[in-house]
Amino acid sequence: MAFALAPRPDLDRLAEQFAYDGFVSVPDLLEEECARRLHALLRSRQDWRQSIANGDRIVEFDRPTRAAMPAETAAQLDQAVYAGARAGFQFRYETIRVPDADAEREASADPLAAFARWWSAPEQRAFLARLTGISGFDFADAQATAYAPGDFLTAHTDDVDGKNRLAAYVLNLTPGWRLEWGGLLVLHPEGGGSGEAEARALVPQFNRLNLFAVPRLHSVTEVTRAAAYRRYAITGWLRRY
Ligand SMILES: O=C(O)CCC(=O)C(=O)O
Ligand SMILES: [Fe+2]
Repeated sequence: MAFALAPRPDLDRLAEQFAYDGFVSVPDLLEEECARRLHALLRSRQDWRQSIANGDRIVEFDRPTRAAMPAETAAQLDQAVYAGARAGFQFRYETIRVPDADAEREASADPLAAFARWWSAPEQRAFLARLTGISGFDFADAQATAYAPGDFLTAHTDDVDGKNRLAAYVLNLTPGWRLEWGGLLVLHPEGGGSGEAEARALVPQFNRLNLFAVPRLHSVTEVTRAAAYRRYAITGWLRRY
């Protein structure tokens, strides 16, 4: 699969916004055909793993495991997921991971690994550096994510010891997303608590890149039962080795 950025006459304005706000939302990131092929790829994949926080750890279920799960067990798991979200940190979504090391990406037959290589290549790094004013990163890590109805991610800052994350990116890949379907990337107010009255919500529009400096408190709101499709994205961080 070949990848290409769409022309970017608005680059200066977008860079100004990032400099001012610490985040920017970039419409039509890739050439249309390229974004469509990535979307088709994500829809066709069967190797998604549902990922759920369990205290300090993560539990994961592949699709066959979930399909074989007795209804009562699945209902208990749902209860535990929402109980965890009531006051603490919790998430549930599906993921396909991509290796960090370039040699492993190159050896992989997965087009997502090819995307991560392309996204981390010098031309794209130069584009991201211009957009963000952040130039000290060495590569972009990557995973595909899929949020189905009921999936969400509660507030967190993306700042994890040892990961050297400078900025977070989310390339949204579901065509025709309605704001009412949820799955909004919410940037929480600085200083943070739930007592704040205003927040910034970014709609996961097709082929739109959301990018923000780490650390920043943010969350993904629950995808509602009205959503006609999963909320697909490729997401990760611009990192130093
Ligand atoms: O999917 C998004 O919009 C954000 C995801 C996110 O915050 C994360 O995976 O850490
Ligand atoms: Fe995050």
